Amino acid sequence: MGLKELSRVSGLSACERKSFIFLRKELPVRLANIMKEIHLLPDNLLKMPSVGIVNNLYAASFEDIMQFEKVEVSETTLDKFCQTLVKIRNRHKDIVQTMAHGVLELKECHDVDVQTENNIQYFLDRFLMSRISIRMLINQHTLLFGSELNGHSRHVGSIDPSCDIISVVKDAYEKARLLCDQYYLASPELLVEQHNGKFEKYFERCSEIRIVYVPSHLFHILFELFKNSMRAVMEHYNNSDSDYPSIAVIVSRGKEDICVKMSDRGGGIPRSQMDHLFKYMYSTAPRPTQIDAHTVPLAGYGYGLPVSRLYARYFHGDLVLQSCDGYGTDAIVYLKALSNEANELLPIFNKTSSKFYRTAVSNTDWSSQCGSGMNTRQLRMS
Ligand SMILES: O=S(=O)(c1ccc(O)cc1O)N1Cc2ccccc2C1
Repeated sequence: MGLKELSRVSGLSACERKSFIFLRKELPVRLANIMKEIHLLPDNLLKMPSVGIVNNLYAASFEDIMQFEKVEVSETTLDKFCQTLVKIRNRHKDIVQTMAHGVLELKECHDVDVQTENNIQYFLDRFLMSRISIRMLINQHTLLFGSELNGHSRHVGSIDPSCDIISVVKDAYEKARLLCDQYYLASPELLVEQHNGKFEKYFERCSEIRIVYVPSHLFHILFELFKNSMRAVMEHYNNSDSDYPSIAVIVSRGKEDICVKMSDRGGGIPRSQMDHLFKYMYSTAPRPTQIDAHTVPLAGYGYGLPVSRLYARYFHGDLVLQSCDGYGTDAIVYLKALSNEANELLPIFNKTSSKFYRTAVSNTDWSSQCGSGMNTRQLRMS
């Protein structure tokens, strides 16, 4: 599906029956695809208790939906279907933490080789993207036809047909600033600019940049980025009396892309560390046993950046980080400017994906950084 179809009032969103017919087939397909992929995981991970729990949750949800496979469509069926979707959504609400716990269990009882780490990275990107897509379809149906309200009359389910990017930027900033003020007793200011591309000269006052998008997805991404930037700035300028450099956000619209660039002067990180920021294995640090006054509120399980990138990629956008070590970091969120290009990006379970789990990594044919002995860099050979 794409944002254009999902947000069109005349499409699926206008007819509960059509949506039911589509979902009772599509949801089992998406659940089954990822269950097949779970069974391709390295045995060490597959045997972890938490991974077993996740697998059973998916199997239960698959069974729940399959009960509607051949039933006649009636008011009662449609009501029961909505209730089942809500039950499934609640059943899966802690799946990310459960999977992260499975990775932790693996790290605690096995050495993890490069191939296993690559397989986990590949799997979690696909597993979590699949989960985003399933929750999107469930939310659309329950918001449009269930007893839930989305609180915004002109929204189509979770989609805002005219999402004002800058208002989401300001909302995410204020929420992150609250956490920052609580912990650091201060926070960086926000500078926001917008550039409407060639349209600028046609409008006296630069009109807001608006797109068809899911505000909660954009909020999730920007909230994560603001937390990172605020933590970086406050820790880089940790002497309490200095005024902190503002976080600058530029929103621009081009022919194809809407860009939201967030720039901080938090000291940045070395290029060698940059890749780790999106790695699930690297970010799975034991969660503090208890959240207390000394727990940094801006740090989570560490899946914040990889999951935010999945949200950006879900409708064919992206999230890219560029850091200048010693100075600061730019985070750029790319969104599709045209809703007919904002189609779901979904993992496909096929020979290619199965082969990925079986293909051994091989030595690279480039010199390594240390410049001697066995090359430490590994590339996956087809
Ligand atoms: O790696 S970063 O450059 C960085 C990463 C992502 C981002 O969105 C913003 C950032 O600024 N940065 C995160 C962080 C946290 C504590 C102390 C120092 C730093 C430096």
